[in-house]
Amino acid sequence: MSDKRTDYISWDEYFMAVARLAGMRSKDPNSQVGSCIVSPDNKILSIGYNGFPRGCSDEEFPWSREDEDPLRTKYVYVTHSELNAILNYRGGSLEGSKLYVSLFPCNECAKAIIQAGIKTVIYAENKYEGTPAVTASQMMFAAAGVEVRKYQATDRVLEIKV
Ligand SMILES: Nc1ccn([C@H]2C[C@H](O)[C@@H](COP(=O)(O)O)O2)c(=O)n1
Ligand SMILES: [Zn+2]
Repeated sequence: MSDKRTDYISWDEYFMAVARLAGMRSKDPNSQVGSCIVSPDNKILSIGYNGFPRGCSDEEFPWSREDEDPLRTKYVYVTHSELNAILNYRGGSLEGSKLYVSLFPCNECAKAIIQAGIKTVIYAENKYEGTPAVTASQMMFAAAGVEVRKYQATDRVLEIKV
């Protein structure tokens, strides 16, 4: 009889946990988002989280959500986790890959996801559902044949001593 462990984490739990772990690197005080891009045969290809571009200091650029001057908000500067994961990839093609992301992609990331050839998006939350950015993403994913599914959270709590 095999002594194999049976309580090991599933692929979905593994990749969403990696995406969430990446999100913990984000300096955004409001939303920490993480992404993990995976090959069809379940190899991690790239990881990303939301943050300012290289050379744009986390200390100097603003993290505010609102200001009368848009240049004093984070929105015009921050690179989203999905785009960072796509841009961080140093291999050949992402064609046919899967994206695990902790927050539903916006319309700008949806364009990049589609153009990169990512075929499946697995998201954990959709707190901005109903906004034009999310609705546009849903329309583009449907038109481009990108499969989108919500991650089915389990009761498992992962604890990692670091
Ligand atoms: N799918 C997404 C959506 C948003 N982000 C980033 C962009 C911002 O840093 C933050 C959203 O900020 P909020 O409006 O919630 O204060 O999350 C992303 O990386 N991926
Ligand atoms: Zn985005």
